[in-house]
Amino acid sequence: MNTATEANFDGLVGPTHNYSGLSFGNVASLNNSARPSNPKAAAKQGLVKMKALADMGFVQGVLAPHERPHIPTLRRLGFSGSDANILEQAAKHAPKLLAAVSSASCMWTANAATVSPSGDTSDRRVHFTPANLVNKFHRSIEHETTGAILRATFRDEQYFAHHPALPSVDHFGDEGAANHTRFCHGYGEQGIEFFVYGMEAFNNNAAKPAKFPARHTLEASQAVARRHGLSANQVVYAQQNPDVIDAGVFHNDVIAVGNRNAHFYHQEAFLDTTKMKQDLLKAWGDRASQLHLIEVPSHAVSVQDCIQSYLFNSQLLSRGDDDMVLVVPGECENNPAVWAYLNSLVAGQSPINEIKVFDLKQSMSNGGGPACLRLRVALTQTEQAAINPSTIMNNTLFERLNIWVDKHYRDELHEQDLADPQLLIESRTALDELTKILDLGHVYEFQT
Ligand SMILES: NCCC[C@H](NC(=O)CCC(=O)O)C(=O)O
Repeated sequence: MNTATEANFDGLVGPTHNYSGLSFGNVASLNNSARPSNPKAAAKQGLVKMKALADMGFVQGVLAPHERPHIPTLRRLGFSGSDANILEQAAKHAPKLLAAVSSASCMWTANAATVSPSGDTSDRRVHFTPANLVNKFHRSIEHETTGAILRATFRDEQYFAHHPALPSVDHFGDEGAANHTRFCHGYGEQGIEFFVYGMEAFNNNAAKPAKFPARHTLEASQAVARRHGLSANQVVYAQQNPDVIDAGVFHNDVIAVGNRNAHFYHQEAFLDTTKMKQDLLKAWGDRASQLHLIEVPSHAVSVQDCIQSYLFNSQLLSRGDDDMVLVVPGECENNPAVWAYLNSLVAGQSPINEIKVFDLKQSMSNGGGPACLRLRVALTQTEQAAINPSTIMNNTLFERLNIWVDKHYRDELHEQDLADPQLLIESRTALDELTKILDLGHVYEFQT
């Protein structure tokens, strides 16, 4: 009997969650720039989703937010003096830089790393490569702390292998699991790792978007596959359609999602859909009829509707063989075309049998839906037993974290508040306490 399962590790929203319009190419981030945010509501919306999934019987973990504003980065960029002085100088001379080092963007843990389960890797360990997120400055400063938090969560080297991020240059632009899907029969068996990229770095003749950046390269995905010891016949690469990147699909998980034997994607998601299907079916092998390729046509749901509703930024979760539930954001219910499509989907023959809707507006307003907020880690039972148990969601942790949020978080934050030295103190106090709740040890620079 195969007892492996898929755990979801959600990013807990940090105390400095705000809207600064930092992500060129991400429509929601640009549209909501300068709006006040509500960090307390944001954290609680995320916790409600985590708790609901834990209650449904899924293994649900929590990844801690990062230290923000990130004073060490400001020091590296030439600001000096006391922390309060640095904040004041940065606010005065480089306000956008202060916003960048204050972003709570690490909440979107689909971008934290690429994870290869032990069923796929040559040394039979679970491999993690934190994403360098080099395309956006505010995200490029995440990978070191992400690595420390992943090591504090998946500690045992007998089961877990941690790599550093790829070189931080555009050629190896890596956005992690937002562009990575795994197809498999059971989670513990060898699966197919499906890497989606936006451009080729070393081939100037290849297609690429014209307006918005392709954040992720083929070369980055190939490097991750090599490091994780994946066998070539179990890896499939596909290029994103450059036109949808230009329309605002900055990660593939805005237009496709997959789980086990189901690939749910939009007709326009890929540059060459026929090849994508052929390659997946070839890698899948002799049980090809069991692979569900659920293609959503443009006449039913337009690319614009995908971007507005985040239909595909959903969590496709297995309750049993050929029985899946789709976790979508509230915006899907409010979009008539999308909602009609979803209702016909669950009524039809696909393995997707139920839709669950969550209010994640605070994160959605920065372009992050249910799928952005989670990192999937398929684990055998032995590996599951080796995770840091304090990071696993249950009634007690849910209560503790809600009390913790109430104690430390503000319910309104404007861009000018980022210069408030009190916010830095509040944030550090909160995180110091959190490392004790989650038993992480010291993972932040201010703790050393
Ligand atoms: N996977 C979802 C990621 C969303 C994230 N948004 C942001 O960073 C917006 C932050 C701001 O604009 O304040 C991004 O674009 O990488």
